[in-house]
Amino acid sequence: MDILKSRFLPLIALVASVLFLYFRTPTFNKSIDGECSLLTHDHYWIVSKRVVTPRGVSPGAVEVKSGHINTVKEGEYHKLLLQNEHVLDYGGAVVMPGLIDVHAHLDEPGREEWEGFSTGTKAAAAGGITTLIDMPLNSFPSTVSEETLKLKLEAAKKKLYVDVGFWGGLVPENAFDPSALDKLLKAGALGLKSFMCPSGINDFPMTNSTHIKEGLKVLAKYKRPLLVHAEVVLESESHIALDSDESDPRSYATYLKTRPPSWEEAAIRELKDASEETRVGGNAEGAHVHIVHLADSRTSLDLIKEAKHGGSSLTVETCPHYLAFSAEEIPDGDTRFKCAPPIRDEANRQRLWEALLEGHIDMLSSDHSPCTPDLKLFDEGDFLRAWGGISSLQFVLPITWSYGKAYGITFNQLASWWSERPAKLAGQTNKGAIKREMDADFVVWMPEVEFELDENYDIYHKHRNISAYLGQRISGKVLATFVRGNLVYSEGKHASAACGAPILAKQ
Ligand SMILES: NC(=O)N[C@H]1NC(=O)NC1=O
Ligand SMILES: [Zn+2]
Ligand SMILES: [Zn+2]
Repeated sequence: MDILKSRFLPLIALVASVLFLYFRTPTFNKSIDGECSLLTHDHYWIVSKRVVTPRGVSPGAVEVKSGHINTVKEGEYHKLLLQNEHVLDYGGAVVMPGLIDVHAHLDEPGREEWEGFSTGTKAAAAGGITTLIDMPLNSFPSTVSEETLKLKLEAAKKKLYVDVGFWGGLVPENAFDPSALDKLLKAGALGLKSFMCPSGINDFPMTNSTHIKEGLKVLAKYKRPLLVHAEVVLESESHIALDSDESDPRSYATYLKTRPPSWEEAAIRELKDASEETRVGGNAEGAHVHIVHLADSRTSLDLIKEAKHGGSSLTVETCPHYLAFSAEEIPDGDTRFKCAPPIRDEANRQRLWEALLEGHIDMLSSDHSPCTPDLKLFDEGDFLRAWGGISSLQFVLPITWSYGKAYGITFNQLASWWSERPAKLAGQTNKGAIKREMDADFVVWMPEVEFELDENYDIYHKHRNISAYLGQRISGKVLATFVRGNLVYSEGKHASAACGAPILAKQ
């Protein structure tokens, strides 16, 4: 018996290790072929003349195996490829890391008539976004506790066409309750978000500096960021604006006056101080504060530069609508353009581009914040009462490209603003670049192809007529989107099942 055992031992070990390797290999794609992916295999090569890696843009071949990037080969890829392997040859199209949108409102559960996990993530997939991080407000209830995060996860089940993470909310109710915040963060919220002015949603009340400082203490322990809507209501200034002669609510100039840049400036000053106060003990950088949708490119931006220069852990995003539009051109009564902070003048728009190119603005996000068409009050065109929020999720890549071309932007800059830095903010170390061992998340697109966002264009947002981009002629057509190796969108078609994953922060 002992002899038998020793003789067969190597064979038994071999069989055991083959079985172990087989079952250890993720079977995600294999078991659900044809549903999660428009491909039928999970080991293949993507080749193109323009592959965007951290080293630059070059012809290349990317080997995808079981949802990950296995190899990246640069150079004349046709010579590198072996015969009989699955090859997706995208010719001259650009292969870039999938976009990561750190700021989207998907509004489910509770306001699925505004948007939803299914419609929102279908639009994301069609736009080359492979991960998005959902905001804690506009859904009902807001994501402000472990329980409400669980409701989000429940509502998202089987509806995600791309990967989706969640920000939790910092509100007065939980700000002084570190154990509640602990639970929310332990349950997987990637960070917290708060408002320094009314949010437009009653169940998501604003926070003051004291709340923010309390939140930052807890977040610092987890090394996760606080995202802040940085506008503080300076009562005196809003009254001056509304009492003035120019108070036609259909005029964008009226709205602009009600939310001056000084509101952003005051908020950013408070945030700078709050983040500096957290730089104590061994925590030289302090808690991470991320300013969402910066619109003012003057004093607010100078304050941000100052804080960064002083070593604060501060990052900032702006959105395509601040880079594409200027206040002067917004037609009277066209409330599709209403957002907060408001879109400012043309000189401001140009300075935002410069700040982005110079690295003072770190990244871009959509702030896709849709509503039902009735809330846009199209009949009245009242900028003061209409819902503030721009609907843009599906278009952010072509919009950034179309308006950025004039500034000479590169594909690597796009990848850094839309993938690399957002991945870092959201703590997703396995996403954001085309590199070995990263998740196989890609967008394949043709920058040169022009198209019009007209009535024939397939828009997957829940409501098409509220988007400020309708009617624009833009360039940059998304051909295909891959999420962890699954081809989830290809030339007008989505995979038949929604196999995106919820992303929860790791402990
Ligand atoms: N509640 C909400 O989504 N508000 C957003 N809309 C917008 O334009 N800015 C915001 O913060
Ligand atoms: Zn906001
Ligand atoms: Zn928002």
